[in-house]
Amino acid sequence: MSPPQNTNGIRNTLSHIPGPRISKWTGLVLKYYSITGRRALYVHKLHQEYGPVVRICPDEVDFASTTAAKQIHAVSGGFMKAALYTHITSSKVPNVFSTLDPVYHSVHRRLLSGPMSESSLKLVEPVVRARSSLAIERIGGEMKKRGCADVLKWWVFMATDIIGELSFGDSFRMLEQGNKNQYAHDLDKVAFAGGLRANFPTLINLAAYLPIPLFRDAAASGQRMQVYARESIQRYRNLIAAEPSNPKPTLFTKLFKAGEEGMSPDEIRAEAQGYIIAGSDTTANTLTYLIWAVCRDEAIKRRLVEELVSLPDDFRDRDLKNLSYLHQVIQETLRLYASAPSALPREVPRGGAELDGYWIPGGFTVSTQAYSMHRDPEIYPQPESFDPSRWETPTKAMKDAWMPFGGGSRTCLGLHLANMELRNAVARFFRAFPNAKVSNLEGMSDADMEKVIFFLMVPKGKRCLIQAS
Ligand code: HEM
Repeated sequence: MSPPQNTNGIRNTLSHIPGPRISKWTGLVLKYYSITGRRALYVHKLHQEYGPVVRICPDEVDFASTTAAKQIHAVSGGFMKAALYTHITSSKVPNVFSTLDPVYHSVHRRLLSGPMSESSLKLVEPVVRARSSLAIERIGGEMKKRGCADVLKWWVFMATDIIGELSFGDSFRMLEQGNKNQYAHDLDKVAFAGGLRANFPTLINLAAYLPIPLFRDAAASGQRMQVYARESIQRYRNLIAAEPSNPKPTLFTKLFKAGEEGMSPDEIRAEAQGYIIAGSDTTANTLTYLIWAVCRDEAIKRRLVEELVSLPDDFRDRDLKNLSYLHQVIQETLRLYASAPSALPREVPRGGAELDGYWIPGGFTVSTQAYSMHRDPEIYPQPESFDPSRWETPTKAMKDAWMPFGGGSRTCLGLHLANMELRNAVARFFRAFPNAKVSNLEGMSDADMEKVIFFLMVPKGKRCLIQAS
């Protein structure tokens, strides 16, 4: 894409912004890192070399500063999501995550956000409790049989079952089945397929006619995700039909109401697809990195386990909220292993904007990435070290720079649900397996946990083997 032109038809440029010379002329280098899952790492390196403001391609600047991030994500700042979002999901109908239109967004967000609020979610706590308990049971079973358990697999099953049950009244029963079916394989591909679609939207649309298996696979898994969403909606409609006067309440119940309050069937399907994707891998990958990081540090594990011992056997989420070290461990995981740590691109409003002292003309893209925001050594000393105790007395700068759930009007809609799942699963895991450690069975090593980042971050080996002791 060539840089936008100003009203006189004169080409605007970003040549006054620091950055590698090549980024003035082409975005190919950035694209290469994007499709190999290393864009966030590349951009972070550029920040280390050029400072908090970096031109990363001819029409995009990345900011790693709290002031710019606040301005870009301010609720009425006028910085809209960049066009790339329309390609990330395979659905043609926009959903609350992918839409660029502020009116469509606010209508959908208003309809969806009530049931996702912290107080409404108390109603769904039993589902989170039951599913996280079952996940621990299944992990224990696998540890006994195999000597270790793949916690990534079980967390994906757990998070998917939870979002399925909360959205459609019925879980996907992945924890019960316990093996990777086509759906689980498709979920595996979601992050990669989203990255391909965002970078090569035209090619993905032509995938059916192209002899490139990679593109065909991505297109096929995207289409199957739409089918899963449609089937899930249909299951819920069946539940309503079975008991019309008293349908099981779900996160989507309100949407089915006809008239102004509701959404069209296609819109509901698009939202369902968004929830399935946004609500599964994000939480599962965060949990996986948390278990792995804690198991690698005996002192951190001991301190967490000791705190968890104080819980009553029938503990509730409110008891977990009072555990300060558990909270610190989760905060630190979301800092170092944020599961959506890559750029959140936004378009500069038509009139242009000054950010961190640099004038950026309208139409250009500005991004922030949690990966870099969370690794500023001035704010988080020794940023690569996993140190939950840094959150004991966090500074204002730490809180301001921490953005694992994004910011402003587009901040994560599922953050309270995610936190509830994280608290419950972690507490149950370390109470059940206080001596858990990273396994070296089946060749498991740190290389498996190397970060691959498309839009979401996934462990390179797509597994994380943990043993009970
Ligand atoms: C640890 C887990 C999670 C993390 C780290 C995470 C992160 C994020 C981030 C960074 C964004 C902003 C994206 C952007 O601005 O481009 C976002 C948006 C969103 N997330 Fe999450 N998320 C998590 C869990 C969930 C869950 C469980 C759901 C449940 C359905 C969910 C639903 C959404 C939705 C619907 C949006 C779009 C909100 C909007 O644009 O108004 N997320 N999430």
